[in-house]
Amino acid sequence: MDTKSAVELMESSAEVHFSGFHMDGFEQRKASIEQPTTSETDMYKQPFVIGVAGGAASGKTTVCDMIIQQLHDQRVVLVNQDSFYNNLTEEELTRVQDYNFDHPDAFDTEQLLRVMDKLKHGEAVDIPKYDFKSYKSDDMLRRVNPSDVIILEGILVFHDPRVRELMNMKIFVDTDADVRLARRIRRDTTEKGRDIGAVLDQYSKFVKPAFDDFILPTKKYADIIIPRGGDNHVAIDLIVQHIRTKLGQHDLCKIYPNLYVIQSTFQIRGMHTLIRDAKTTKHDFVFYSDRLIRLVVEHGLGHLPFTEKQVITPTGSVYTGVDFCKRLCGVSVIRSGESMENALRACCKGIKIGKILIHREGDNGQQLIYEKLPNDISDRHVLLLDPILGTGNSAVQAISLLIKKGVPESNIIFLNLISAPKGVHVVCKSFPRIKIVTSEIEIGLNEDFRVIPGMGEFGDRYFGTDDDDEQVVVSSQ
Ligand SMILES: Nc1ncnc2c1ncn2[C@@H]1O[C@H](COP(=O)(O)OP(=O)(O)O)[C@@H](O)[C@H]1O
Ligand SMILES: Nc1ccn([C@@H]2O[C@H](COP(=O)(O)O)[C@@H](O)[C@H]2O)c(=O)n1
Ligand SMILES: [Mg+2]
Repeated sequence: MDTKSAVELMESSAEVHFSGFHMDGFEQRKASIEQPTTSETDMYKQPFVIGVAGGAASGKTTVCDMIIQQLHDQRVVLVNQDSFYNNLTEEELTRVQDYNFDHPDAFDTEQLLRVMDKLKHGEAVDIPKYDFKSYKSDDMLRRVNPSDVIILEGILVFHDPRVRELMNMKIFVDTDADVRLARRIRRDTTEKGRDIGAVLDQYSKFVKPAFDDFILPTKKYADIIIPRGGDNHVAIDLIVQHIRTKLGQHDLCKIYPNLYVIQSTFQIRGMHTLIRDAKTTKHDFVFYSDRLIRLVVEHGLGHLPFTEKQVITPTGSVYTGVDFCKRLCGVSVIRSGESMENALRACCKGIKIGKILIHREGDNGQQLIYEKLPNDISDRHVLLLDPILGTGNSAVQAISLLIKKGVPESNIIFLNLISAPKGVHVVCKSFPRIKIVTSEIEIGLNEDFRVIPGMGEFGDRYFGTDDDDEQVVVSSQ
């Protein structure tokens, strides 16, 4: 009988086969290039652009004002599509009741694009002020400074694909037609000094048909649809929370181009909400942690180098693709890092996974007490697994060991679920060439050096060692 030990068996698998592949890495890296490209680093310098569309008087401006109010500590600017209404000619002015202000052609979209392009590239712009009474831009211009968040609001901001392309988040304010009409009548008669008959004529002749033909069809582009506009405080709170997360990420990613935060979606936020909830059962905690870990692992694999590979398809055609990096291994930081091993194994068939145990003595002094790593680890790219990056002390200890074993710094990808800014600073400053892939950046650490908001002791929650109630029943035949 073969007398190979478990460790030898672990070592014996020579090659790694992937069952998953992340396109981000493919798009960003055309070859085995280790340094970030300019476009990657530039990406994080761009402001976060939010588009807010919806019918006239649906509550767009109200929603924007509420978002801006809640983000009072951030640099946010509002750009109104109204500012880009074309001025009316003398002839059009004489028959203003026949002019369609709700048609896409009523706006100077080219100018809007020029303005947005400048703002996105950090330049201040002067925006015309539109006067609804005179139907003209007045001579006063509004200076808009470059900011971290730009909100672009208007009935037709989702109509032109080039304008949509600029947006990182699209919100559609969905309010019933009768409510919109009632508000419009009140607004146009009191604020614009218009006659109620003229308001109703304009509504039936232009506003309603344009809503059906041009505005409503753009609802499908929205990432978020807000029913009841400004009355929907829950939706606005969620949006603000999402923007804050993005801004936190932006800042750290600007400083450290090797920090990759996977793109936040409401699915990802939903999973985070569940695993952070202290009331979540162990079963659900494991289920949603596993889903998130899988995403982080897939994203991490996208940062490995690859080579071009051509294959012949069953139709006899040539498909030019890529070949996976084969010199690869995982290293989990015991105990919570072990929760990430299954996801790595599911993506990379037969991958070798080493282990490091770092004993925590107090919160500052870290002591390494066990390691078992592949013998040829210095020739491999290493995926270091630990779900939480807190103070950075354990991570520094683990990375230092890998480097001592001969692993080049740039061959290490540290995968975790959540990262505290302190840990990111410590790791990225100590090892500027390693990559960190995470799913969310935390607010910080509390006085006990625990990550907040965090999710508690990950290992205890994942492996059920904090669960006093559970009884294991061993049945006898
Ligand atoms: N939730 C609300 N309840 C009552 N009135 C509202 C509400 N939201 C907006 N309004 C009023 O309706 C009018 C249109 O709202 P506004 O936010 O300017 O819409 P939009 O920018 O979509 O045209 C304004 O006079 C505003 O004060
Ligand atoms: N001179 C103008 C220009 C536009 N309108 C109407 O304004 C509506 C868009 O503004 P919101 O704040 O409601 O988005 C649109 O329905 C136009 O009909 C106008 O009446 N007069
Ligand atoms: Mg408005």
